[in-house]
Order: sequence, then structure tokens, then C-alpha cells
Amino acid sequence: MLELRRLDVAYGRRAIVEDLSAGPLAADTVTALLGPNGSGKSTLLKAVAGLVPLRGGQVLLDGRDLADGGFAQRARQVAYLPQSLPAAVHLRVFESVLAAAHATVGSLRAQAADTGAVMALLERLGIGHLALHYLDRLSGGQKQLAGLAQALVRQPRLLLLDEPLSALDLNHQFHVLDLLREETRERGLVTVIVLHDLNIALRHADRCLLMRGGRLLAEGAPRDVVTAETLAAAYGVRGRVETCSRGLPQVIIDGLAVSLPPLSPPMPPTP
Ligand SMILES: Nc1ncnc2c1ncn2[C@@H]1O[C@H](COP(=O)(O)OP(=O)(O)OP(=O)(O)O)[C@@H](O)[C@H]1O
Repeated sequence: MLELRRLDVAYGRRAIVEDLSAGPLAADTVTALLGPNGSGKSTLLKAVAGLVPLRGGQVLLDGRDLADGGFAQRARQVAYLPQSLPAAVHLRVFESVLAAAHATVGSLRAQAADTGAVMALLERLGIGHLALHYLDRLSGGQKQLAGLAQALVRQPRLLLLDEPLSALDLNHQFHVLDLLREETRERGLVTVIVLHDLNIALRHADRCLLMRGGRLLAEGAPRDVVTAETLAAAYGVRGRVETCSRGLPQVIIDGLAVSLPPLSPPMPPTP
């Protein structure tokens, strides 16, 4: 399980994530990380992945501080998919997934050598036919699916995905979410996905974390986190969660509740 204890993350002197505690998030569960633009979701995910240093706090995976294990151990346990993949990687999809598998260590290396397993994963993601295509010639959605394959092939314990559905059409969004839930359950992963679509979070996540201004506003079951109150407090909209004719929760937005303060600007570049 994953536990975040009193995390502080800053860029330079500007605090982005402040005193954030969450979890424990159990293995076998998919957690949606929600929040408005600039609330610190990506920064939090990068800090958990070890790509941005913590100014304070601990990330505990199965009770052990990830910072204690060193880079190789963290790489073996954690797979992180960034919001946007590097634009110009001139590798074939198949090669890139194999390279991702080889980047990890230990027993995974043997599995990585199994080209059949890589092909099977690409087929499951619906991109088997793109195996020999170059990454830098794919569409945005196809590239996102290849990125997912690179993360999944590493068979991590903790899977961190930053907006993995943003370029996918409706069919692929559902397909990928089903696959992620399946992988999470079958392999006992802790999966955290940054999402903007609250209906997807309500329908597919086991838990939700809702951020606002670098802090945690709510945590719990999706129906308890996405409410009229939190829609107003986090997003500044008037809305409600209703149950559709098939018994599924559905967010309905009625309008703006309050005008939100402007998004905080990024740090000025250092001279
Ligand atoms: N590398 C960086 N250097 C300095 N400031 C940064 C950097 N990356 C992000 N920030 C700032 O940190 C704040 C939080 O950004 P972050 O990307 O974590 O938010 P987010 O919730 O993921 O937003 P979005 O939903 O728009 O992707 C923003 O004000 C952003 O300008």
C-alpha cells in the first residue's frame, strides 16, 4: 500500500505541495488524483516518483520509505507516465517498449527478453498493428497508448499515470481504464491516475484524492469526494451528482459558482 506523509514540495522558494498526507491507498485499487489546473497534481506525482525532490515528508510503499531504497530499487518499484511524452524519439513502438522493460532490473529482464509478452501487451492495448511504426510518426492518442505500454511492461508495484487518457477517444478511454483496473487487480498494483473527467473518476476509480492550491481538499470513495460542495470549493462551479437511469453517478454542471482566482504563474526563469 501507498502512504503519503506530510509532503512538502517546492520549485525554488515557491511551495507547490504543502503538508499533504494521504492514504494508505491499498494494493489492487485505482485512485483518481483530481483538482483544477495548477493545483499541484503533476508535481505531487513527480515527487512520489522521485523526479522532484521532497522538501519534507515521506512516501511509504508497503511501509518502507521509497527514499531509502536508492534509484535502482525505486525504478524497479515505480513506473511513471508523464503528461506529455518526449516529441522526437525515433524508435519503433516495439523497440521502445522493450527498452522500457530493459531499463528495469532483476527478474523483469528475463521477461523483457520475451518479445511475445511485449507483443501481447501491445495487442491488449489495441496497438499491435503499430509495433513496427516509429513513435515520432504516431498520432497523439497512439503515442499515449505506446507510453502506457512502456509503463505497464515494467510490471511495477506503484503505477503513476499523469492524464493518460487526455488524447484518447471515448472507446479507447474505456478500453484503457478496463485494462488498468484488470492489471491493478491481477498484479496487486497501487495505481494513481491524474484525471480531469470527474465522470470517469466516479465510474472507474476505487478512491479519489482532490487537490486545491497544493493541499488535499478531500479523500475517500468517489461519491464522497465528488459532491456539490467540493465542486464549488475546488472548481468554482455549481453542480450536482445525480444517478442516471442505469444507476451510475453523473456530474451535472449548472454554471459558475464563484470566479476562481487566476492560476498562479510559473516561476520566472532564473537569469
Ligand atoms: N518545473 C517547474 N518549475 C517551476 N514551477 C513549476 C514547474 N512545474 C510546475 N510549476 C508550477 O507549479 C504549479 C502546479 O503545477 P502542476 O503542473 O503540478 O499542476 P497540475 O495540477 O498538474 O495542473 P494541470 O491540471 O494544469 O496539469 C503551477 O503553478 C506551475 O506553474
